[in-house]
Amino acid sequence: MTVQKATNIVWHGGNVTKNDREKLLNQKGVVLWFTGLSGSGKSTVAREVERRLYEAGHLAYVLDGDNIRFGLNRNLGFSPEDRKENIRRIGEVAKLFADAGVITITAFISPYRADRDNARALLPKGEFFEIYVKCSVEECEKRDVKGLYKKARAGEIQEFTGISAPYEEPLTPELVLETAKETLEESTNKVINFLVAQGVIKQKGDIE
Ligand SMILES: Nc1ncnc2c1ncn2[C@@H]1O[C@H](COP(=O)(O)OS(=O)(=O)O)[C@@H](OP(=O)(O)O)[C@H]1O
Ligand SMILES: Nc1ncnc2c1ncn2[C@@H]1O[C@H](COP(=O)(O)OP(=O)(O)O)[C@@H](O)[C@H]1O
Repeated sequence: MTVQKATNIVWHGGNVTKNDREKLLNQKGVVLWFTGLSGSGKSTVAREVERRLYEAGHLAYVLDGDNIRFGLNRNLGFSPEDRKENIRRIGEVAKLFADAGVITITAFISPYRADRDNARALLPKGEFFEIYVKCSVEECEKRDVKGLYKKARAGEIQEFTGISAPYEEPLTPELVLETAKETLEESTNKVINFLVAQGVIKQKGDIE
């Protein structure tokens, strides 16, 4: 892929600041970067966190394969280069959503540490939180939500994460969800409590 550098382009800030939008929404615009194997529970927990926040009057939005790999990134596959570009674009989109004041939840395998670190580097400290959705390959394969592990074992899918492609575990994630040990409710509560502790949202009592 040829990468063209932007020249003679000037970044425009608006008249309304991120801080203004955050006041309007009564929350901080941040990125919750979920990472984990296929079937680990990224989408399930992300959707539940989004729902719980919505019920409490907060604006959250989940970025995942449904709205990214079918649209913006429809030209990308699963080679290391394509995954890198996938994550790079998602990092940039997430940054814009956070700037809009939204609690932005990304739910992608994002198997490479360097790619996740690059996404983190796009945001100021305290606005990007890596959440490791931890679940063994064995358990994910047992769940086999989409039947992809079976296909990967049969050699029908190449470069499948955890089977024939690497997954680099986060070294210092802000939060770890152990979805084989916790219920969905427990994992969701951990995220909500974390958001309160970080000052992203205010009262825990609002989020039951
Ligand atoms: N080769 C291979 N490896 C891993 N996953 C595969 C592959 N081919 C298709 N799929 C399906 O694509 C989903 C992963 O897409 P991501 O964009 O999250 O992947 S990545 O972050 O770029 O690695 C993943 O969805 P999730 O199960 O939601 O994680 C799979 O359903
Ligand atoms: N504690 C848990 N948290 C999230 N998902 C869980 C949990 N326990 C079991 N599951 C199940 O695991 C599967 C996870 O699938 P999914 O959310 O699509 O994973 P991913 O988005 O990481 O590919 C779902 O079928 C979900 O019901």
